[in-house]
Amino acid sequence: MSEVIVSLKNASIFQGNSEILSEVNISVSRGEFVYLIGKTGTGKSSLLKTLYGELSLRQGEGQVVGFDLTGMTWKKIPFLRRNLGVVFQDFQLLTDRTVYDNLRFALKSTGWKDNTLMEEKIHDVLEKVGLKTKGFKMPYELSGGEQQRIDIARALLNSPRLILADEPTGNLDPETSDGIMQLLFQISRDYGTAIIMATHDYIVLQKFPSRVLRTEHGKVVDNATVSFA
Ligand SMILES: Nc1ncnc2c1ncn2[C@@H]1O[C@H](COP(=O)(O)OP(=O)(O)OP(=O)(O)O)[C@@H](O)[C@H]1O
Repeated sequence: MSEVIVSLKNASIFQGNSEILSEVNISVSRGEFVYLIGKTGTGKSSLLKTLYGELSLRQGEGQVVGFDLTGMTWKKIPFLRRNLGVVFQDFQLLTDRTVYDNLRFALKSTGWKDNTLMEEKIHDVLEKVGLKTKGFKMPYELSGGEQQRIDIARALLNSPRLILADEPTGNLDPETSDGIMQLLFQISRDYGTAIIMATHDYIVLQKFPSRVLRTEHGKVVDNATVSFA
């Protein structure tokens, strides 16, 4: 049986005191690529935030990369985050330092200390995203697609078993989006990384078909049929 990377059982997703999603039952295995779709405000980001510990799981059961979400304390969240990568629509790179220093900062803040190992790791992830010569650049010297690749490189630093991506192609033109999707599928295929990607981009779904979860009417529908109407 394949290794389960994410499992939610009868989970409810809350924002403050509002229940956004209820009776959520999902399971995502190693190397799976799963889209999370649904109308705006239906809870895609809230679901992802629950999986990376930004929102606490107050009802139901949840396991993510071997961590129990139920009763997860603030102290344990950094350990959870070291085992998964998060990619955002707006890249969230630190604008006052180079690509290399962005990646080094992320390594240091997750406990890395050895300079040689950090250097090797940075070269490794930059190579994986096809930007091995861009380490000395400032973020503003890169295109949107390149900045997104750096954000993905940062997500790869701790060799995560799971990447959570919230609209990673939201700010990109169609051609650049294709490159990012190819990269994400390649990561999932080559390293067995499970990827859950929230998106509104139906063209991407059409071009790169995969399993779909849909948020609607306060529930998550698994294997939802994609409508291109
Ligand atoms: N920080 C917050 N505090 C309170 N309510 C919030 C917060 N963030 C989101 N919400 C509410 O939670 C609900 C779900 O929002 P969420 O951002 O998860 O939806 P979404 O499907 O990701 O939307 P979009 O596609 O627009 O990104 C919405 O009703 C939203 O108003």
